[in-house]
Amino acid sequence: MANGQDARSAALDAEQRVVSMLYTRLDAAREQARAALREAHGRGGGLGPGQAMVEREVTAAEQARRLAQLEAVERGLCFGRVDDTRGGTVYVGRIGLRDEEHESVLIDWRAPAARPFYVATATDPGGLVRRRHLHLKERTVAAIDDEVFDLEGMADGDRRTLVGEAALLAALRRGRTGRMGDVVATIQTEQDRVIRSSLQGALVVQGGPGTGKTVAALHRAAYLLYTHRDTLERRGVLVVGPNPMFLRYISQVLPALGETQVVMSTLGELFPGVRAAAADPPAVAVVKGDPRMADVVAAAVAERQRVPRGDLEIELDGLTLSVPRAVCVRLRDRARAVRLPHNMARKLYVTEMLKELALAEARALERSLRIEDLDVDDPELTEPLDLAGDLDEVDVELAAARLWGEPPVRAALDALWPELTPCGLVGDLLSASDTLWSVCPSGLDWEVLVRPEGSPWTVGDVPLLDEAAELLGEDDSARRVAARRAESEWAEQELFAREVLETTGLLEEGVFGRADVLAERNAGDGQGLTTADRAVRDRTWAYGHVIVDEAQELSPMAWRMVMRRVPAKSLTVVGDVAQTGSAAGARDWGEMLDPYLKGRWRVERLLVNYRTPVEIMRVAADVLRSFAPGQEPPESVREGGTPPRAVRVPPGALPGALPALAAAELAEIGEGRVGVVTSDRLRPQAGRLFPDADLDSPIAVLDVTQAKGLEFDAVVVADPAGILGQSPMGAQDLYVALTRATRRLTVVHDGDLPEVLSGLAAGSTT
Ligand SMILES: Nc1ncnc2c1ncn2[C@@H]1O[C@H](COP(=O)(O)OP(=O)(O)OP(=O)(O)O)[C@@H](O)[C@H]1O
Repeated sequence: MANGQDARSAALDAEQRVVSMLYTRLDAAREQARAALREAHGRGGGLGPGQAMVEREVTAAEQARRLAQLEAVERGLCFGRVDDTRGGTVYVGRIGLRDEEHESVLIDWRAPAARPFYVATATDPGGLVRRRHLHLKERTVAAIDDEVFDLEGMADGDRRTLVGEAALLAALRRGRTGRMGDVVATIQTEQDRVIRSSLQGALVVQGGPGTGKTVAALHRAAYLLYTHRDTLERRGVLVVGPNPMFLRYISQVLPALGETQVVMSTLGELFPGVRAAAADPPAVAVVKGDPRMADVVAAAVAERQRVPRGDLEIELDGLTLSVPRAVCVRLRDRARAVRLPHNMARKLYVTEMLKELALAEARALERSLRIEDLDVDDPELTEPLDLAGDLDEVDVELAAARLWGEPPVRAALDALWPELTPCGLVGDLLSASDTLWSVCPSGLDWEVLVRPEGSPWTVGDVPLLDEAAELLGEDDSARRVAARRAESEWAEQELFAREVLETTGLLEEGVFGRADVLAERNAGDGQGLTTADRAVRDRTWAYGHVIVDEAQELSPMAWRMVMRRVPAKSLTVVGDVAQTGSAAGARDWGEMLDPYLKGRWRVERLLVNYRTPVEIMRVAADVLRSFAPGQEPPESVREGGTPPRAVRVPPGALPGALPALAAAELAEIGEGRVGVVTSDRLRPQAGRLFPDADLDSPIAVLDVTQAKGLEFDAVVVADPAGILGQSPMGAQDLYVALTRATRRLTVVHDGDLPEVLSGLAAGSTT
């Protein structure tokens, strides 16, 4: 016994020496970055003033980023060690570090050399003899946890793919903080497959609640940025989440992994300039999300390319300029036939129409100058006038330009082919029942769409705006001129950035990718914007990779919008079709993805639930089977010990009973968070009872949509009957609500408990 303890403390001491050395290296690297930053800021002339500034900015930006990365990895710098059969030892950590001799002393968790740490299993140790987890408290090694890959000695349990089970369970038992944390130290083999899957093509990560889909997807973002920094720094990575609360919940994971340049957005914010948060009622969401809405928006655009009922007649300075209707039809059809976006085709249409009007003006003038009215003797002048025929090309152009300045002409052409904005077009369409009626195909329930003019944007409107923007186009000629100018400065910038990288040694270290990336970041659009900054502002930005979380909620129209953001179709689609809450969302991945990917997507399934204990999952499983018979929930990795319970309150006593129930739960869990998840109808009243409830407060109050993807130590589900009845996807909503708990679940109801929850421990009443 004493020997065992001695050996253990000797091992702890030995690891402490290594860890202390690693922190010394980290401090040295930070100091180096700080010195380089100071130097970059202080660097002056020598080169031309412009060049000096570029050099300073490139170096300063890189060093600032390097420093931020080094600061972010303080907690748990090193968390693992592997020993292989050939006597080699590797330490795995949040970042790679080298000693003074430039020898690697810590391997970045994303590097190929770190992979055995995550994938070795008892049945397939991959050349390892041991994996060790190091638990640090600040800079001190508090504990170590070993797995020896000795086939004879290891139990051949059911979950043989789980690695570092003791370390994992310790991580899972920790109280929740209201924010998701990183799990680099305990990534599981099945998650590792997701994280390191190829950048190319589309990967669907399907898994039940709590299987680590979100956390794996975020680590994948960090891994892809590390492995393909060249491509992805330049094009950017976009993470799409279901709502702002969810984005806040996950906001700390990537910075903790040293990545701050990923763009995070909800669907409602994907269209620059619009921040939609409200959801449509289910019936409206279904119609807005229907793929036929793309044709509806196209028809609404076409409907604005009009021809007059008869000939076009414009009164100008006492003359009537007349263009035959047939000519108007021909010009409209010609402008349509070029297949340019509406606002660009308008230029062509207006130019052609102005020429017709110039001729019409000449004809009108001709008619007004009848020869017999003129008092002339010259026989030549008795020839019939042909003013229109006499105009040459230049005359016509000059006349056209003059006419464009005439308000009646402009008004007439604006009425026939107006310049349109996406917001104008969609806003008008949804408030005009006659237009909707005329542009919607039969079978699409257009009547539910009609709403008062000026209504606020909903999340379901955003894909329609994006569709409209695509069809309308914008006049980007000024931008193109600027781009050409920037291009000529580009080569110079890149060459210079390369020189800077070489002299600072950053290129050799391979930490910061290519010089062209730096040059681009430095050049930006003259405002020093990063890739992420520019991507957010530009609707047409083509990202290098897009991760969609809670992807089951996206409608077909939302997928059209997302797919436009990633022309290379390099995607990670994360979700669970059993948790779909939106009536317009996915029942099946193929149905949503095949229109774009034509079956070319791969699936990884996550089957182990790291969040919800067995006892709670048993109750949730009954709900799952009620809407998806035959489907089994993921297997819970641990038992919670506290049976979930139902609490019945007298009719009308909800939500008044919630504060006391939530407070009692908070007292039970000690450190951690309580989530009160209510039906939609109860949410406003419940919100008033907990005025300061937020993600960061001990008790948060949410409806099911807001709770999606989140988790709490204890969850109080209020009004299960209301949740079941609130939408056609009510059962899915209840399943989501029940699976938010990591330790304790209370369901509070004021009528009969829904049949589907009969597995709950017969609860107390209050
Ligand atoms: N390998 C791991 N090590 C430690 N904790 C983990 C691991 N994998 C998952 N977890 C934890 O399990 C919980 C659930 O993970 P996550 O939210 O990613 O699941 P999910 O599949 O996205 O769930 P949902 O479908 O309900 O949104 C989180 O607290 C996460 O940190």
